[in-house]
Amino acid sequence: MPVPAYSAAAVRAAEQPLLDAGRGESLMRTAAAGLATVCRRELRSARGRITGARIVVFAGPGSNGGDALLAAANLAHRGAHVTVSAPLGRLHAEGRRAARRAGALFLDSAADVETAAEATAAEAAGLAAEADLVLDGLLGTGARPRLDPPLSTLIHAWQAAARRRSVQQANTGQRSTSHGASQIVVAVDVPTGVDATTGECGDVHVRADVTVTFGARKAGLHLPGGAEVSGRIEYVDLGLDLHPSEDGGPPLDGWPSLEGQPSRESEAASGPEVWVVDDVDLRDWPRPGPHDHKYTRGVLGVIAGSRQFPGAGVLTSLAAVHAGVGMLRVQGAGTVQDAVVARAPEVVTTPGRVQAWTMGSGAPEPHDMMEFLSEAIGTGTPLVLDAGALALLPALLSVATSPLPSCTVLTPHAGELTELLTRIDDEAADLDRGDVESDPVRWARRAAGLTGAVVLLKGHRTLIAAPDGRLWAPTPGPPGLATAGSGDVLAGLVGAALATGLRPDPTDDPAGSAAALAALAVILHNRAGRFARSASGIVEAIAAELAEIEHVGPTGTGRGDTHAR
Ligand SMILES: NC(=O)C1=CN([C@@H]2O[C@H](COP(=O)(O)OP(=O)(O)OC[C@H]3O[C@@H](n4cnc5c(N)ncnc54)[C@H](O)[C@@H]3O)[C@@H](O)[C@H]2O)[C@@H](O)CC1
Ligand SMILES: [K+]
Repeated sequence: MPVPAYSAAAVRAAEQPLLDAGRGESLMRTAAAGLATVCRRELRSARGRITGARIVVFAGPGSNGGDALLAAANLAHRGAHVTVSAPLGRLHAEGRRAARRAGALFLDSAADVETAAEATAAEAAGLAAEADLVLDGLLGTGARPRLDPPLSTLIHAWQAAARRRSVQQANTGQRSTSHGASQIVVAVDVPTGVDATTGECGDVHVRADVTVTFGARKAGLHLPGGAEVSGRIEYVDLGLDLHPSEDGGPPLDGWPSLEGQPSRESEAASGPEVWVVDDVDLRDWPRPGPHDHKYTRGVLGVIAGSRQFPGAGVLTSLAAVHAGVGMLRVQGAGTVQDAVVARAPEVVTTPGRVQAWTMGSGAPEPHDMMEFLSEAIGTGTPLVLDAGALALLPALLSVATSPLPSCTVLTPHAGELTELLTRIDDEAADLDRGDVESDPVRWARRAAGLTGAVVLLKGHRTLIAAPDGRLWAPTPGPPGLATAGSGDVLAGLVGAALATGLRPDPTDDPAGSAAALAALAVILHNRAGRFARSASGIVEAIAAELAEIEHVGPTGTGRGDTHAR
């Protein structure tokens, strides 16, 4: 089952009762012990042992610094050489004591003269560039958005020194770390400079190899921006009471109503929360039960491809067949129907009932889609609208008497989403593709709010937004997916997932169910694309991936929880 990731505000609210009960210190000890476990594991795998490892700790004034210092004390007790840099001077008292007792060295951080502070930053940066492991405990969930000097200066100087080091190493073949490999950067809870809720990265921010996050996964670590700089996520459970709803959707309490754009204030209060969907979740891919027959298993209708370009229709259709629909009906151009039936004789071309439609991939003629589209909207049949069908959407929305079925999934890439928004959103008349690419969460949520459909925004890190603002973040796929026809395959998979996976009775949360199924389709697409060199290759790999996934266990999923020892 997908795992929930929360806003910083939600995590703080869940921590509060425990802090009020005087359990703050024990929470921090558990967090720090988990952090130390991860650091030891990293050091052992890089250099075989902890003794003699050079560790630089960047410690901020709050509990994030406290976690880092307690973990550093643990490492120092095991023979690591720990140096602490505290650019803001103030430090968590217990953390400082523990690190001192364990023999950590503290750089002079109380300098109140600007030049002295700069000299300290330069010294810390130089040491950090040569350390085996750097612990970023500057700021965590208590961070204000912008980094100013001395934090920005320090991070900037360290990263510049580390870059110089690696150029030097490339030229001389000499390694500066004691183990000869590159240094390991471990972020405490969240990389400093990354917004724990939205994933937004400031101009200066830490780039981690591993982020050890406590109590709850932070949404920003899984969203575009933060996800790119957090490295591997390790999770340390603190027993916080956060309640995702029973049916697999994140909690809706306090979520902004997304009639159009959420206000910045309400977004800040609740923040986007995310369901993280991983390879292991493919075990939830809909499969037939013992009493299913072809109609109850799920019939998908496809209108894709055109007389000039039948290939897209073939890819969309075959993807659905390989993903295991009860039956596939292909409508639209006869050329496409013939081409599909030639490859998959089980496909039917007669009109009839379907449980879901996929339309629009490969630019089918609008008139081939229009009639079925209007009928589906009238009957509330789940829809997957891709490429050519997205282009019809503004006209359709302006004349439709019923809203889009709540299980509708739109599958635009950034360009198509821009085009759609400029046509349906008065405030987005000047939107360009770059705007969407730089803030995909905002614009995917905006389009979902305006259309009432789930929006699956395709990209390196595909993102899914429900009309109420909830997000699903499937782990990203291989770069090889960027190939002609790959989107046609995905549209077929999303359609197959809706046709076979949506319960026929109305659920409490149809959009959430559709979004979760769409996320599984993204994961299946990613996995099938691992070794494929073309869209046809992706299609061919689908059935084998589904067969293999039954054997995928919880290991290797990136979800292993770290237990404090
Ligand atoms: N609260 C809890 O129950 C637990 C919290 N834990 C840790 O505590 C962290 C949160 O601790 P805090 O609330 O103390 O917050 P932080 O440690 O994130 O930082 C707060 C401090 O940094 C300063 N600050 C914030 N933004 C700044 C900026 N942009 N520039 C300069 N200074 C800035 C603030 O004035 C404040 O002094 C979590 O990220 C996690 O690491 C863990 O110890 C586990 C338990
Ligand atoms: K941090």
